[in-house]
Amino acid sequence: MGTVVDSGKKEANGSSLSEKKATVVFVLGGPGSGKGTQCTNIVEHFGYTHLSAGDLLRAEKESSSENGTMIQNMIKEGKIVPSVVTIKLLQRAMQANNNDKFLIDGFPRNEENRAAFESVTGIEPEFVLFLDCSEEVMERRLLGRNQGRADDNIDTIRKRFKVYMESTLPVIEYYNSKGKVRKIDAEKPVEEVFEAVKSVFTPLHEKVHFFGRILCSSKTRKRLPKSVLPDVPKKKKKSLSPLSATTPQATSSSRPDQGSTSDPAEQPSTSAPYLIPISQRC
Ligand SMILES: Nc1ncnc2c1ncn2[C@@H]1O[C@H](COP(=O)(O)OP(=O)(O)O)[C@@H](O)[C@H]1O
Ligand SMILES: Nc1ccn([C@H]2C[C@H](O)[C@@H](COP(=O)(O)OP(=O)(O)O)O2)c(=O)n1
Repeated sequence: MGTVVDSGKKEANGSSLSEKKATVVFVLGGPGSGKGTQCTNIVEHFGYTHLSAGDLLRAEKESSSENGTMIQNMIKEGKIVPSVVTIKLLQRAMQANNNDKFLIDGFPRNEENRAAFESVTGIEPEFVLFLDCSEEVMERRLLGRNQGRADDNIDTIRKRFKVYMESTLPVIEYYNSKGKVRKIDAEKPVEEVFEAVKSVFTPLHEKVHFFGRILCSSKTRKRLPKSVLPDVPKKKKKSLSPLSATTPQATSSSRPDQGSTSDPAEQPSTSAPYLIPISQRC
């Protein structure tokens, strides 16, 4: 787990990504919106492996005689490196890692990235975490980032903003039209942004003890044998789906353990469809 840069250089272990059945979340937003910062928090909290396309490209620039100069020039001009290079790095990093949950940060950056990744790996993202932030705030953050990056100067920053508006926003729009975008207000302080991020990820991963039972997410529920699941009216199932809501608020308020004053232990099983007895733990 953790940020994978070096593992991108390791030999692939031979298993294809579709065989690995990887869960992928794309993390998008403008330069300086806080993608890397939030990914670090998500890794700690939810056990994902963080793959930053920018970090992988910067590492490749240092080590590759074949593509080094090209990558360096593209990054300095704020342009997007051809997919064939970036996807190879991402694929290698995923194959060399034992985890099956990946946060892919700063990718896909344009339509070419998106279509090529899908056709090469056969993977569609679980959802897209979109960190929404104004240029004014992003510019201020980038100029104060202080990581010695060649592209964090005002000329390149302006070029990166233009590329983001022209090439990356349409990709976010594409996923939005498929109901896959989880938009977060990224202008707030880091901790507040992460609270909103958590409420997007939690329903996908939660397994919470609740009145002597385990509260499972709808994803976990799908993997359970039918015999351990109580009958659930269709209407209830839908309202609890972690991916049905487009805002974190809507997701969390639909949870059965919040906002209810009645004792759930008193309720019939059909009113708490995701409560699985501990003896049948998932
Ligand atoms: N919510 C936030 N509020 C204030 N500063 C932030 C916030 N999120 C990130 N930063 C800072 O802004 C800069 C850019 O963040 P980073 O995570 O590197 O962005 P990105 O990966 O999107 O380019 C860093 O110096 C980081 O510490
Ligand atoms: N999918 C990608 C991601 C990044 N790049 C290049 C071009 C970007 O301007 C730089 C830096 O990207 P990175 O995601 O690290 O940083 P910012 O979001 O711009 O702050 O890397 C790319 O060519 N293709």
